[in-house]
Amino acid sequence: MMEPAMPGLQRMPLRYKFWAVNALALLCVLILVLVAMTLEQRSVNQARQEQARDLLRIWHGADPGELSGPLQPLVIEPDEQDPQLRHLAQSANSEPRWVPVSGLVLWGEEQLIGAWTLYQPGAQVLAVQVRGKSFQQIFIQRAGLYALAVFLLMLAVLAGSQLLIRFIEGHQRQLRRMAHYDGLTGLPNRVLAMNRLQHALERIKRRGGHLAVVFIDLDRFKTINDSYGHGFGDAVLQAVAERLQSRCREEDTLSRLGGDEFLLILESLSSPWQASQVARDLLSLLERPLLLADEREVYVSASLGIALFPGDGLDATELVRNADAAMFRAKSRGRNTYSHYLPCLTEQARERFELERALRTALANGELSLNYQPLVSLEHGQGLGAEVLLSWHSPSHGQVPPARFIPLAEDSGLIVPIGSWVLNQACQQAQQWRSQGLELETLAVNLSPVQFLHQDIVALVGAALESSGLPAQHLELEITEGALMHHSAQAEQTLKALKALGVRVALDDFGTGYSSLAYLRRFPLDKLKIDKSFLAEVPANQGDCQLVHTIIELAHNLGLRVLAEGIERSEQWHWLQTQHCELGQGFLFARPMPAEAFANWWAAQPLSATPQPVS
Ligand SMILES: Nc1nc2c(ncn2[C@@H]2O[C@@H]3COP(=O)(O)O[C@H]4[C@@H](O)[C@H](n5cnc6c(=O)[nH]c(N)nc65)O[C@@H]4COP(=O)(O)O[C@H]3[C@H]2O)c(=O)[nH]1
Repeated sequence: MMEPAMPGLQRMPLRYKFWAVNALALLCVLILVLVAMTLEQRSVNQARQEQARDLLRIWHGADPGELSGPLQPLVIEPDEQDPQLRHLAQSANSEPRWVPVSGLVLWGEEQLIGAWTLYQPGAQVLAVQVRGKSFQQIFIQRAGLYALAVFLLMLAVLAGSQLLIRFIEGHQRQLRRMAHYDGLTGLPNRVLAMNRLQHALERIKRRGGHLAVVFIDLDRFKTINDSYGHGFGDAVLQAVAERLQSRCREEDTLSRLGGDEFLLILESLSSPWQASQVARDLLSLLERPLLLADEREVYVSASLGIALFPGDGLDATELVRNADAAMFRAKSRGRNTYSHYLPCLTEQARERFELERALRTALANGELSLNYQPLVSLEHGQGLGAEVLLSWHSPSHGQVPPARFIPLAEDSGLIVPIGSWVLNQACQQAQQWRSQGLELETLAVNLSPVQFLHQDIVALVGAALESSGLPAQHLELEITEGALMHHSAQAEQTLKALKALGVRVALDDFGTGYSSLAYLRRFPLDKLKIDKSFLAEVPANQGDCQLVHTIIELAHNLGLRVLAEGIERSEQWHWLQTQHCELGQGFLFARPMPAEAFANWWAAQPLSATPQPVS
């Protein structure tokens, strides 16, 4: 970094700088006046000398030749013999002054500048005295003008320095603001928030009471940013800040820590449970759509983490860190909820951070691969297609299950590039198999709600089909209820556009979410996948049997095909056959496997199979 040129000057308070600048300006003005006076004095004196020479030239009728340099007076003694000279001398008295000679009188501006003459036979003027103007004379003559000039110059300097000071002070205020407030939302930034939290903690330590730190993180915000651009993301953040602020009391501090992270400091809580109430209020505030300046409506949700004082941390840094860990717990519990800090979360937060860091480079490092799990006809156990399942083998974390890394990828926005890669890779693979005679009826690819809602999924699917050459009717997209839940109108449009491409759509994990019948009726779906948790105790558990039976019947009534997930035992398969469930998937038939193994499995399957459990 460059050293400041004059560190002493930079540290000087502004008012001293002001006086220093003005004193310097005054000095400059004085020097300017002095220089002007000297120059004027010189030029006036020079003009006098010139006049005198001209005079001599006239009197002599010729060039006075030898007269060079400043002209000197010739002193006439009072006892001069010549009557005229004596008269001149007498007129002058003892005081030397200008005396007119033969009617020749020279006048300066206000003062007589005539000549001493030496009257000699022939009455010739021999010498002329030309006195220069003194400094004082010049000053007296021009005092008014100089005073006006000094006044005007000083006025200009004063006005200038005032303007400069205002500009600098404005700049300093802006810098102070920038150092403490977030430019986008106008909320206090991390520095000011930490500062206020420290002071609040000191107050609480002195007076007692409770304080809560609420860490707020928008769900899947990065995807909004990546999909719609940063301008849109900024507008969403501003609208969120405004919405959250509307719930805050004067003594609370809502701040933006950066990105999509906000921190709310709740002081003077009557009880620690009040923080949970505030968290619930904030979540319900965000349920209503945000109206952006351009009239667009956006839906967002947030995950909130709460850390309390006393109890969850000793100082500001620890409290914020623990509230952050609690927020991640809320995320892992399905987002759009809040969670309190638990001591075990600190370690989990560290692990999650490490995992996310590793995931960032996983795609580029070739650590991701695809497995294919057969989808079979339950009528005779014949393979009809495959579900594509992502697999991550990390050098540092080993085999990481999708249930662990997919939510991380969704939160960090990494699901967008990863999901695109999966789709393209899977379509290429399916088309390659088709060209080798391995004709899958269905290739099912999972779509994250993040991709479904925020990425231009229609264009992505279209491009993947086109570049691979896979006929659209062989591609099935698996979406979960979560994708349809919040933004139904948008989801309906996307689904219709996908269907127009010719692909099929399956509703995954049915029964684990809202299981809304309205979705089944409203959206153009082709298939329903019953979650494996419902099959686990079938056929032993009557209640589960009843439930699965109802789902199958309902789906059939709505014209949907049904696939049962997680079939591990023959009795499950046989029971499902009695229910006329046409499709299945599970370890009983085959586990997910790499492409090559899948091709072998497909080639080896008998035309009609009675499956054996696989190891
Ligand atoms: N216990 C048991 N499990 C069985 C059986 N048969 C299949 N499974 C497992 O059930 C999951 C089926 O996938 P899913 O419900 O779509 O659930 C998937 C899906 O939601 C998600 N996922 C996997 N790959 C992708 C992907 O490429 N994109 C997205 N967005 N999500 C993916 O991760 C979830 C878990 O994937 P996996 O761990 O591979 O787990 C797979 C599969 O290995 C069985 O008989 N018994």
